[in-house]
Amino acid sequence: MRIAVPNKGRLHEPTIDLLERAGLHLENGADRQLYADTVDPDVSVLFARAADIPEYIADGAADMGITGYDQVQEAQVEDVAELLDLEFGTCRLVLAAPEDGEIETVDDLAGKTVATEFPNVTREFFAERGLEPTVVEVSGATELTPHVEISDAIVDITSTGTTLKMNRLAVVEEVLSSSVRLFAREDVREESKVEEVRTALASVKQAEGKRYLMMNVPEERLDDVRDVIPGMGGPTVMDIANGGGEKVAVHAVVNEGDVFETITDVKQAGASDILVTEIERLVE
Ligand SMILES: Nc1ncnc2c1ncn2[C@@H]1O[C@H](COP(=O)(O)OP(=O)(O)OP(=O)(O)O)[C@@H](O)[C@H]1O
Ligand SMILES: O=P(O)(O)OC[C@H]1O[C@H](OP(=O)(O)OP(=O)(O)O)[C@H](O)[C@@H]1O
Ligand SMILES: [Mg+2]
Repeated sequence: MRIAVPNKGRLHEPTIDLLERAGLHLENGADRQLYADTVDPDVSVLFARAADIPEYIADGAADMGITGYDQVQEAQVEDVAELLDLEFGTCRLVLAAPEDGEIETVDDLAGKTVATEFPNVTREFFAERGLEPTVVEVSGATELTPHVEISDAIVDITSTGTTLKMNRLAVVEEVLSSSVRLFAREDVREESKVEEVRTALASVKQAEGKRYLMMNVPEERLDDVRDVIPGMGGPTVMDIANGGGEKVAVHAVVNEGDVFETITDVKQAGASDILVTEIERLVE
């Protein structure tokens, strides 16, 4: 089973980091190499441009891939299924035009020119409105094109909005919203290795923003402590070896944002020896 992952750019690091945290440690993958092995002999990695990954999955050069949803839409590949939203690389593809120009609505682009790195998505977007502006494909610095009379508007990625603002462009309408996701070819999506990879990545996402709390509680205060612990399916209660029977250990998974309050509450309810740890993975 081969997973295609971005070889450079903003998606590279977070993708590798996610694979590592999921337990798919990379091996023999020196910088700029095309392939890497992982600790799992049945899983290897192919490094590719984010934009090429959908095609590689469809063609069989890889079986799974991690890339932006926008890239999969643009590639117009069939038989590529989305398995999991990895929730980074979050951005929007928007139609934008000069702030003080005459383009204010989508309809204003009838008979005009739109520059973009996403010609297929752009044509589809306008076709749905019954419009067919001229679409000029560029390979970067799209935001400049309205100012050099190459285009009347652009369809481009925005996240913070800084680049649009710097180029005095305003959003006319959102075309699609994107994030990085795990994809697989339809004919392999049911395979156990694919499901294993999906589960491993999902477990990392599950653990994000969660903390593991451990504490000792006098048995007679257990109900009071239980009452103040928020979270997943209630705490786990264990006898403490040689604890004399009067204290039990309580473990619970708690949202990071609730940790501070929970510690105060469980202490008040009689808990002691409270430990807070990070969680690497959480398989539900
Ligand atoms: N500003 C951004 N904020 C969040 N996500 C982004 C942003 N720009 C791009 N992305 C996401 O990253 C994907 C890859 O972007 P792109 O192909 O531009 O690569 P890059 O990381 O910028 O590297 P390069 O352009 O040098 O190849 C996009 O398809 C999109 O899903
Ligand atoms: O809303 P913002 O936070 O300003 O982000 C938007 C910019 O980010 C991307 O460019 P990138 O930095 O990847 O440069 P590139 O054009 O070389 O790919 C995208 O093409 C926009 O230009
Ligand atoms: Mg880029």
